[in-house]
Amino acid sequence: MKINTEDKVLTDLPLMEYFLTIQGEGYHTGSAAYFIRLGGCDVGCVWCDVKESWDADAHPKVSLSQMVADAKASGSEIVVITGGEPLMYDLGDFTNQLHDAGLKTHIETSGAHPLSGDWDWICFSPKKFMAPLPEFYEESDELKVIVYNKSDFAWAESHAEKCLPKTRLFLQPEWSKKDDMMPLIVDYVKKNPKWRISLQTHKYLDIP
Ligand SMILES: C[S@@+](CC[C@H](N)C(=O)[O-])C[C@H]1O[C@@H](n2cnc3c(N)ncnc32)[C@H](O)[C@@H]1O
Ligand SMILES: Nc1nc2[nH]cc(C(=O)O)c2c(=O)[nH]1
Ligand code: SF4
Ligand SMILES: [Mg+2]
Repeated sequence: MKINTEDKVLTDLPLMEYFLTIQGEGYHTGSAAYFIRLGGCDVGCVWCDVKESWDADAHPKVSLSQMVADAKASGSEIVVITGGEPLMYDLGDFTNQLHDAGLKTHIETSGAHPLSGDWDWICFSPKKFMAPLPEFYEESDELKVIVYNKSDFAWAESHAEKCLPKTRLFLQPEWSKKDDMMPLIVDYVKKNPKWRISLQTHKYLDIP
């Protein structure tokens, strides 16, 4: 069993919500996936679409074994750990238990906290509000940059150039700015085809 940074065995985590849905964003868009949203985030993105997740104490602590059992019972092969910022916690034991149950482990992270856990897919979405750690440029399968204003294209490139060639590159409009930003994103991807567009398709579908 892995030990967390405070040398305490991590047997439970604050859980905000869990749901079986369709991955709405990025490379795995369109695939069935079971989401586990952990509570707690200190990154503070002004446009965060799940600010209710930030206060870890506002969410009940649930045992890893219970979350794994519920994930398995969902019938989904893919489990996406999100938040909040899931890497506020050492997720080594959690991913081991998910793998032992035959599940695939995906994570959504800002990269602002140390990488822990054994992941089948890492979606890295760096933020201006808290600098990411260098390890994410080598470990991520997918870089997903949120475009809130025009300056974010150059900011996205500054992260892409540090990633490995295998990393898939996505530009995703910030939801409240999408009408202004989408034409710019379309134009940018036409001229810079190493990038792909990621839309928050679950919001258009009105599913979780
Ligand atoms: C709520 S975050 C949780 C995971 C992690 N804290 C992170 O930021 O990657 C999940 C994904 O939603 C994206 N996101 C959050 N608010 C958004 C918004 N208003 N518009 C578009 N994407 C957003 C994040 O960049 C991230 O890729
Ligand atoms: N359907 C769906 N897809 C998602 N992809 C990333 C999400 C997240 O909030 O981490 C998310 C989410 O909340 N719902
Ligand atoms: S890092 Fe993720 S959860 Fe935290 S504020 Fe930013 S978008 Fe929201
Ligand atoms: Mg979301």
